Amino acid sequence: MCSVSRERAEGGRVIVEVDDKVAKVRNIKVDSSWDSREKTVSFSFDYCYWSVDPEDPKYASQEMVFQDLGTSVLSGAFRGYNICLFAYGQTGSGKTYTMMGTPASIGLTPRICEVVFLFLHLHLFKNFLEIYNERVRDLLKQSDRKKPYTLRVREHPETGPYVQGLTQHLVTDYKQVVKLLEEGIAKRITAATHIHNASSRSHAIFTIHYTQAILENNLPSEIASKINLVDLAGSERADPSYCKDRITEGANINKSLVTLGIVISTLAQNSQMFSSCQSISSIPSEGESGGVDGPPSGGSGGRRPAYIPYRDSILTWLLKDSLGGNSKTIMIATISPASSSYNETMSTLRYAANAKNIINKPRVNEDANVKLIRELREEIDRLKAMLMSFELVCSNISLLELLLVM
Ligand SMILES: Nc1ncnc2c1ncn2[C@@H]1O[C@H](COP(=O)(O)OP(=O)(O)OP(=O)(O)O)[C@@H](O)[C@H]1O
Repeated sequence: MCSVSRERAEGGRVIVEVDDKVAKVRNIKVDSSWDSREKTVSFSFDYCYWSVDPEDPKYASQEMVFQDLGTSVLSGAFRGYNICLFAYGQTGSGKTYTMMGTPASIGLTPRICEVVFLFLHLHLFKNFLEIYNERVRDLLKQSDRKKPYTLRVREHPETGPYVQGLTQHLVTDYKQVVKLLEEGIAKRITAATHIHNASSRSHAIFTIHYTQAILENNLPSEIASKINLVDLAGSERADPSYCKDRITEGANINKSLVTLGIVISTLAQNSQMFSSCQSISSIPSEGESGGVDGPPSGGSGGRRPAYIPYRDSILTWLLKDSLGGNSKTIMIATISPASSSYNETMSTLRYAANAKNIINKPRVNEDANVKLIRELREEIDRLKAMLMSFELVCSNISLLELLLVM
């Protein structure tokens, strides 16, 4: 939750309250109504943070957020899972502050990188990209000034969507990571909006590819994981006060965010349907819904899982695995506590509440050969056990025959 100084300056009121894991939003428009039942709406989450006023004893510091979320990203990655952490919310509500931080108050991304380096010295690749107006740019490469957004998204049959030609940077210490991060952040598209004068107008995805050498059953092996750290553009609609370009930009930013909303609610709907059926075997993704392209069919009636339109936007296409596949995913919803942001706050919290219902299927990305050897060893153990019980039965039969002969 962002600082409230701007709203105070505008004479706004604080309408959000955080009570442990519950965020309560008061609709002051119905305050004077005779019916008080719908004044406050509560949303419960795994964690809720109050960081409006640093003087407040409840103030959640960057360190606190890292201890909860950053460490769970790291423990998942160390165990070989793909992890995605993304920040969603209206402009100026604290997405970049949470994900990147400031020099005085370091955010999640540099903190996560720092710990990764405490445990690891080699095999760390990073890339940093920006999606702006539904086009992709490499934030770590000096691109053609006239045509910087030329990268294309492709899909590998096994590893999924990727950006063709995106530079991968091998980094060997934390200082290099910070340098790359700063370089990328400086290149990101920003503009002054009516709310925030250094507003990020693009979606930024910072990826760490991480490989660990391990010894499993006395066999040298590798587990690989990918950490996607995503700072989305502000979720608000295009405002007539923006210039023409800004309206186009707003529409494109929203195309990704609207699609993200559809993807999240469809995944949540499918997950609920599958969990109620107790048979989560295959949630359809692109091309897996029986070849039917079209609007979500919903969970009602035919009980067929709905089609998930990942490819309708670059953002959802790239985050396909993170959103509904092989990834542990954390969504951070940032909101403003001010009354002037009531509609955006409610929309963000509803979005997050929906995302909470998604059930992903993460799996450890282990070395295929080691996996095969492990499975063969298990098979040998199973056959040995079968043979032993068979031999036991045979020896009992021969003993019985011997007794009968005697
Ligand atoms: N919890 C916080 N504590 C102190 N300052 C904060 C906090 N959250 C946000 N801010 C400050 O508020 C301003 C806006 O925050 P930030 O840039 O993170 O917003 P944003 O959600 O990324 O906006 P946009 O979508 O427009 O890029 C920044 O100056 C940031 O440092």
